[in-house]
Amino acid sequence: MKKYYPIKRGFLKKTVAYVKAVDDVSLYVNEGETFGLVGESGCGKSTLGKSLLRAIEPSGGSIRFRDRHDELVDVMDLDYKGLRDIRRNMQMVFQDPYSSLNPRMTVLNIIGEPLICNKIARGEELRERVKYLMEVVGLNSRHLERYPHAFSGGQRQRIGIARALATNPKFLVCDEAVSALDVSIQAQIINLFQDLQNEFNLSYLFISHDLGVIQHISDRVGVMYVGKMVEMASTEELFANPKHPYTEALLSAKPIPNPRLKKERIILRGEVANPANPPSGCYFHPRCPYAQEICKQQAPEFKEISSGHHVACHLANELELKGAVGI
Ligand SMILES: Nc1ncnc2c1ncn2[C@@H]1O[C@H](COP(=O)(O)OP(=O)(O)OP(=O)(O)O)[C@@H](O)[C@H]1O
Repeated sequence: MKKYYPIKRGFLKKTVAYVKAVDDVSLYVNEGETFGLVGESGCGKSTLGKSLLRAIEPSGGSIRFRDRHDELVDVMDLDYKGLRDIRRNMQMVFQDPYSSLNPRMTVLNIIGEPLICNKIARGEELRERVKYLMEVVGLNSRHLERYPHAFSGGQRQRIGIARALATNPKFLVCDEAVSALDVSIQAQIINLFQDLQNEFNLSYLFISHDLGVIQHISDRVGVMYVGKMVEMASTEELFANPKHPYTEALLSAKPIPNPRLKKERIILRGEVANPANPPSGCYFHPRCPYAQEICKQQAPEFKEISSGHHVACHLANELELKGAVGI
């Protein structure tokens, strides 16, 4: 997958450069699995999530999706109608439960909208389906004529989840879906995601900058840096045995529940690289505490170093990195 945003300048809006927001990233999500995508702000997580659903048009790559008839669909090949059909299978849950719900629509219309648009239900059938969805996500179905402002942040996120579930999808992209919520509410919504996954055999691409959330919910994790995937492994392996210095630095910044366990935080030098003008070689080298000459000159390959564990670092086999403390 690639997504390059053009940078346009001048009166004629000429393209002068590209922001390589997602640059040659590959991943798969198994049925019933949660793939956690983590990385600092601006590294391309949202762009990747939206590109997978073709909510924004990728610049290149391929997307293969096994639909409910067990057929492998090439999503990049679909026309407008094909895309509308496949979107019933693939939905998105957004970050902000305040701005993503139309304040002038009732819950019935918000949750029912995908059913109306896809001509799946209307009238009494629609009402019944919305009531069912409200109960599935833990809302009182008698409140279906209420407006979003009558609900708390956590309840609004439940409305957003019910809307995403309306067309009975197989795959959800959850983009910072719990980040705007208080910690206690976050835990409830994460539990809801897990219950729904078990009940409906859902697959998630779960995007978050919060490693605690990612560790809790994911089966496998991908770490992105400046539009590239730099490490990918099972959750257990990634947290216990990171192989990329960037992952190590992220893990060192993760709060630990036990205050008696001491840990050293790795403070990275400088800022995240600019994806419109990235450094030479490994994009992480100007901030990497272990960087060598080769890192400045050559981009590392994204290689499998043990079963299911991929990393893009020249020094992956040499460094003894620290995993998360207290896991
Ligand atoms: N529409 C756009 N036009 C130009 N550049 C964009 C556009 N959307 C995003 N970008 C740039 O693409 C890069 C990746 O952004 P993206 O939002 O995907 O990152 P992210 O990891 O999801 O960050 P965040 O968590 O802050 O949303 C950033 O440098 C961003 O400025």
